[in-house]
Amino acid sequence: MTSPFLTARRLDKTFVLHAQGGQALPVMRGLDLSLSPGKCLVLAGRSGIGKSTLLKMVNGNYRVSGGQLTLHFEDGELELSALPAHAWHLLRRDVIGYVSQFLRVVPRVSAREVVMEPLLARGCDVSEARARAEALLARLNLPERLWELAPGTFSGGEQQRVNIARGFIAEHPLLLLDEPTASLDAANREVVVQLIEEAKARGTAMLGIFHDEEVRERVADRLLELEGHMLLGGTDADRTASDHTSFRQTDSGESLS
Ligand SMILES: Nc1ncnc2c1ncn2[C@@H]1O[C@H](COP(=O)(O)OP(=O)(O)OP(=O)(O)O)[C@@H](O)[C@H]1O
Repeated sequence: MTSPFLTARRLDKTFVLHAQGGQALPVMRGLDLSLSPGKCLVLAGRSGIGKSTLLKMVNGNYRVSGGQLTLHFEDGELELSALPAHAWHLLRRDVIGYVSQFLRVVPRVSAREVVMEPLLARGCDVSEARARAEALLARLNLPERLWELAPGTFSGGEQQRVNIARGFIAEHPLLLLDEPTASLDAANREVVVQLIEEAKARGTAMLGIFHDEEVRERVADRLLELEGHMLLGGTDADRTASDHTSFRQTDSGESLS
C-alpha cells in the first residue's frame, strides 16, 4: 500500500461571520481522511455539508479552525494549517492544483495564455508551454478560433474546458476538482475522465466533487460521505469513537450509491 500524501486529522471548520456580530457557523468537526498518490477520493453528501469548504481549506483559501491537514513528502511533512501566507504561492505553483467550477476571467488574456500560465510560472519554455496548452485545448474540443480570445464571452462549458486545461497542464501531485464536469456534454465529460485516469497513472492524488453519478463511479477509488451529524453530539471531550468517524469511506469496488 502506498503511504498517504494528504491526511486530515480531526479537522474542524467554523466560519466566523464578522458582518453579523461575529456569529460562529460551524461546518465541519473531527474529519479524518487519507489520500494516497494515484488515487481519487470523491467527496459526497448533501448540498451545504462542506465539500467545497474542505477543498478550499486544502487549497489555502479557507483557514483551518482545528485539527491537522498535512502533506507528506519523502523528505518530511508540511502542516498546512500552520503554513505562513507567503508559502501558499509556491505550494500552489508546484504541489496543489485546483480546478474550480468557474473560471476566473482576466480581461485581454487569451484562453491559450490562461492555460499556459501555470507552466510559465514554473519557468517552462514558452514554446513548450504553448504546445502543451494547445494540445489540451484541442483534446477538450475547444474550437481553435477561440484560443486567441479572452474567455470572458465564452459559454459556461467553454470556460470550464479552459479551466480544466489550466488545472491539468502543470501535472501537480495533488489535484482538487470541484465539479469539473458540471457544464460539459457527454463527449467532453469523457475527455475529463480520461485526463483523470492519466493523472492517476502518473501518481497524482485527487480530491474531487462530482455530482454526475456516472463520472463519480468511474473515477472514484473511494467515496467519503460527509454527514450532517458531524456537527452534533457535544464537545471534543465527550465525543465518542463513532463521532470521530462520522463520515463513511467506501473502497473502490463497493457500491458507491
Ligand atoms: N466564506 C464563507 N463564509 C461563511 N459561510 C460559508 C462560507 N463558505 C461556505 N460557507 C457555508 O459553509 C457551508 C458549507 O458550504 P460548502 O460550499 O462547502 O457546501 P457544499 O457541500 O460544497 O455544497 P454544494 O454541494 O451545494 O456545493 C454552507 O452552509 C455555506 O453557507
